[in-house]
Amino acid sequence: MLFAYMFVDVMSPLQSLIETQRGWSPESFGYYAGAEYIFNVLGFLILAGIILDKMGVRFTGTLSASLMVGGALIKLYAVSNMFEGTGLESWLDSWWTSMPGSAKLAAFGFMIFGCGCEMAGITVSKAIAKWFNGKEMALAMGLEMAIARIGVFAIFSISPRLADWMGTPTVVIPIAFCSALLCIGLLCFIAFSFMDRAYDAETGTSKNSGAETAEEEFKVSDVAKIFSSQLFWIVALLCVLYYSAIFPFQRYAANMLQCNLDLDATQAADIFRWFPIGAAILTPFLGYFLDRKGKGATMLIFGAVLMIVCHLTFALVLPSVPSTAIAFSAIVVLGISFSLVPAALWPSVPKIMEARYLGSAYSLIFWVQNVGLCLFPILIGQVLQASNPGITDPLKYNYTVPMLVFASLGVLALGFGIWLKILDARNHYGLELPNINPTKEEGIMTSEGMTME
Ligand SMILES: C[C@H](NC(=O)[C@@H](N)CCCCN)C(=O)O
Repeated sequence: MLFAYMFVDVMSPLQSLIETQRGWSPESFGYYAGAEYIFNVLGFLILAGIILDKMGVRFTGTLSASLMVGGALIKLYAVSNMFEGTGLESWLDSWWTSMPGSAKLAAFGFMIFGCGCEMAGITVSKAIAKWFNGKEMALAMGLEMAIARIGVFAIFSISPRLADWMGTPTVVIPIAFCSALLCIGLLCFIAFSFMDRAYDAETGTSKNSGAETAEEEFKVSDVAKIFSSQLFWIVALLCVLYYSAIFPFQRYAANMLQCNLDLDATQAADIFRWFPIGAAILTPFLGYFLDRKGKGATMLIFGAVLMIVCHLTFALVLPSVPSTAIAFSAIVVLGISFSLVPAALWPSVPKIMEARYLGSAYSLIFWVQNVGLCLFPILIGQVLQASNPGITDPLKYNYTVPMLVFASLGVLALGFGIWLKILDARNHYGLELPNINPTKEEGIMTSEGMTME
């Protein structure tokens, strides 16, 4: 997941460079960024859940890592000089002419990569659930997310520097570097598969390399049941609204800082990289806190409030007071928000969804979330373009309107967080309770939705 998250954001600090070098407009960049989720939204993620339940962690993990490598190589080819002047480029340039051929092919590669990345996300969750069954699940999930966030921190630091490495700036070197890392990631997963097989032999798990039991298997009838649950929709909508104001923002953040503070790509990325590193440091501690003290619903509300404050600062304060200190503080606070919500959200799902269809519930929440992650970068690209008529210099955009859109998503997410807390107080789902029973240290609410005695 470390290398996957690095690849996701390898282009984020290079928006202005790809615009200058390959003629990608903000709108094209938005379409490219949203492409990661298109196949997932069209149903691949639901299929991925079925494959995971039927074929197990080892097969699905290897397949997902291979998809990521394949998609990365297509994207690498699309931005490389080898693609320039080919028949494929001429053909791709000949239709939907506002989107360059290189952006179309890169977006296609990113679609394939996105299938692998999200499939890997649910596979890793299931693998953690299996390996940490009856142990500190929220802490383990927090650590996994922290490692992924370190990847984002690393790539925001490395990408602009790699781009400048050869003297003439190019996006090819950072993408080639991350593609090589994904190949190493595939080898790591293959190595994990051997460990997982040995673990099964040791623990006597028979089938599909997982703790899959008949009652955990994906059933089509469960989809209807999950979709008709009010709680599912509250959690899924909170998730999609919150994450749509985080991951799509991540794509534009470096350029937003460049435009407001008159920085180069490296300086902007150097400020922004503290957002994921703050989240990486705090998330495991919050997972530990949640395991022992609870307060999950309160953490969701508090996280949404912090996000609104930060996005409003970027929208309204930074353009009139272009201060690096203000930008840096808002970035750090956003990192705190991005620890609170994921640390509380994912371990809360087992408390409100039946254990029988928990795996499907996770995959369907990811699916709803992916709709937002797919549409919002496109919408933000369009809003940025529409709110900056006649601006051709990628360092002169005014980001007020796009940042207000992100802040509004936070307000809606806050509404769902409050609603969830009210329902929890009324119906006692246990969202505010610790996962570990204080009288029995070993009694942990697992992501399989059961309390292990
Ligand atoms: C665990 C969670 N991951 C997700 O929500 C993914 N569905 C989206 C990942 C986006 C990068 N491709 C998280 O990272 O908090």
